[in-house]
Amino acid sequence: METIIEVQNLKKSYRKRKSKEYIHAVTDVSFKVNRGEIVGLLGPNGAGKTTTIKMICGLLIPDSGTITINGINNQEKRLKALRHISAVLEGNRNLYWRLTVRENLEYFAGNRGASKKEVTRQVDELLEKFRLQEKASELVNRLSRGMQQKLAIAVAMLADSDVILLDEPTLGLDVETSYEVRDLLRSIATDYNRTIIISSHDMDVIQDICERTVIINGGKIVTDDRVENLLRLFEVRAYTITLGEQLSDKQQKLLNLMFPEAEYKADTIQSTVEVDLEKSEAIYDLFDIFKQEETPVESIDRKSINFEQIFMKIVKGEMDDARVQSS
Ligand SMILES: Nc1ncnc2c1ncn2[C@@H]1O[C@H](COP(=O)(O)OP(=O)(O)OP(=O)(O)O)[C@@H](O)[C@H]1O
Repeated sequence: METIIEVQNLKKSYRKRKSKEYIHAVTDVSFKVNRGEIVGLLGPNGAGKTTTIKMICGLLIPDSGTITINGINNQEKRLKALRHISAVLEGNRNLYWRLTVRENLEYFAGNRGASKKEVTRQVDELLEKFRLQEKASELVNRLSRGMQQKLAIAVAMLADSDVILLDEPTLGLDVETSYEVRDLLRSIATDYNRTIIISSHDMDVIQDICERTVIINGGKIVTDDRVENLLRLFEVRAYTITLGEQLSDKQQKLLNLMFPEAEYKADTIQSTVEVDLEKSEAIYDLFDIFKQEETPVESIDRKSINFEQIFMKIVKGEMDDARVQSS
């Protein structure tokens, strides 16, 4: 796999206003991103995400550490390195508000020295891909937030850069447009082999489109792993088992002995056992208790965990516990 971005030991502090004290926004951040990957850069408020993104796209100079983009050090050859990056940050700063959708696209396509014919071809292709044809003659400041966001991403595509950095790409978008933007981002990575780095608080979007997440907390990386690995690592082994009868005293004692944390609730007709298993295989021991007196099992419900809950656990420092439990 080809590494397109390598960030090593980044550090950045801000001086507090009217004070000699410093805020250590980024204390030690290192990670790599491969070509064609979609990576989520996550963290709670104030974790250091924006500072990291701004250093990568050259808007801030790190106090120390290195950033290499497509093999080029962005401090030594800044302009050359930055040619490989486009950023869509909050406020859609890469658009001209008083120009129309088509004029914006033509301006950015023309910027790269393409012929008039080629500019028209590219603009038409993007208008179609981003479903903006009907709005082609509309001024940007008249567009909805979702349309502006789509146009900002289309403009970032035009720069032909290898990496697109996006800060909260789906913030404030309605559900339909959010799904449309997600599809576009997936297609940009898969069909055009571009690399995408997304910073977002929307864990649903992250779980949906990112292959990997880098989680920052307090200026440091706390996790760098594939989304599927994190989902597996934090997989919940909590079950609610509904039984067609009550358990006998003997079964209840056994349940208490073998699964002291299990909660047994009896009803006149049914009963339920709620249990959080350390190892999924333990479910067989549990079923042996029911089998002893042929207690009918009516349903087994497994609690699920979503990426948002996993993110909260990681930020609270439960990553190591999860690793120990799963090993
Ligand atoms: N220009 C600045 N001057 C002083 N402190 C700053 C500046 N920019 C950011 N900070 C501080 O640096 C720390 C990291 O901020 P940063 O914006 O990078 O976090 P973030 O992870 O992007 O947060 P959020 O999710 O809230 O956008 C915070 O404590 C923030 O208050």
